[in-house]
Amino acid sequence: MKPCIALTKGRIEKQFLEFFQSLNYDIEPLINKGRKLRVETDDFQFVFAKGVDVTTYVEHGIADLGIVGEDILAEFQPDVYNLLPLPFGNCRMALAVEEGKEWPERKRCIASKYTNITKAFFKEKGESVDIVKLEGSVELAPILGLADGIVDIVETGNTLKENGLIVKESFMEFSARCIANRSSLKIKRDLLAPVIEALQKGVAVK
Ligand SMILES: Nc1ncnc2c1ncn2[C@@H]1O[C@H](COP(=O)(O)OP(=O)(O)OP(=O)(O)O)[C@@H](O)[C@H]1O
Ligand SMILES: O=P(O)(O)OC[C@H]1O[C@H](OP(=O)(O)OP(=O)(O)O)[C@H](O)[C@@H]1O
Repeated sequence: MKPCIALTKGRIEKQFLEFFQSLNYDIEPLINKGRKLRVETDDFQFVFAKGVDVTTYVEHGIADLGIVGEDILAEFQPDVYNLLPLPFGNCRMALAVEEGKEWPERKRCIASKYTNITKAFFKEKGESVDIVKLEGSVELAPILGLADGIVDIVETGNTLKENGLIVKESFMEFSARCIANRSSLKIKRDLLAPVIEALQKGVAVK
């Protein structure tokens, strides 16, 4: 039986495949997969899903391993084993506001995809805020007057800059992570050990 790896589609997928190739794994079937969501290589079964769904497949043991952003782990806190950091997907979580605009004294409204992280961040400050959940392009919310600020991922800062926003406070650092199903780690230890070791070695040389 081949180990099953759930891979976050999009940005993380691209970076993981480059990294995986650098470890001498064959990624040809994955690059040429077209619209297929399940692909077998000589050594693995891969499934492609959105980040939060990757954690669900790993939590349920459908996938033995998962490749996912740490932001997703922080937001949804799935019951998985957080095995190791990967050398890509580096970003931080930040509260951002419109440049030159005063931070209002009244109860503030914050837009985010990350409502749990936002809630915890303001709770720690002892501040009560209204939170509006958005699914993407969160930078629009202050510009259009939906919110006073946003809590979102920042990497280069270009998206904020190009939309007239600035970081008010950065508060968490993330990278992509390899996660594992807790029982797979025990039951399939021999099957998973080679790939886990290869990933660890790859991380060490980066
Ligand atoms: N600008 C960024 N820099 C570094 N890592 C990022 C950045 N944006 C997202 N990520 C990481 O990549 C993961 C997937 O993000 P991506 O934008 O590919 O998908 P998404 O946010 O689910 O959006 P979509 O709806 O387009 O799939 C995030 O969970 C995060 O860990
Ligand atoms: O600091 P930067 O390098 O500009 O990166 C930050 C942007 O990247 C992510 O968006 P993504 O591209 O995933 O699109 P989304 O807004 O639809 O999630 C994030 O939500 C920011 O918008």
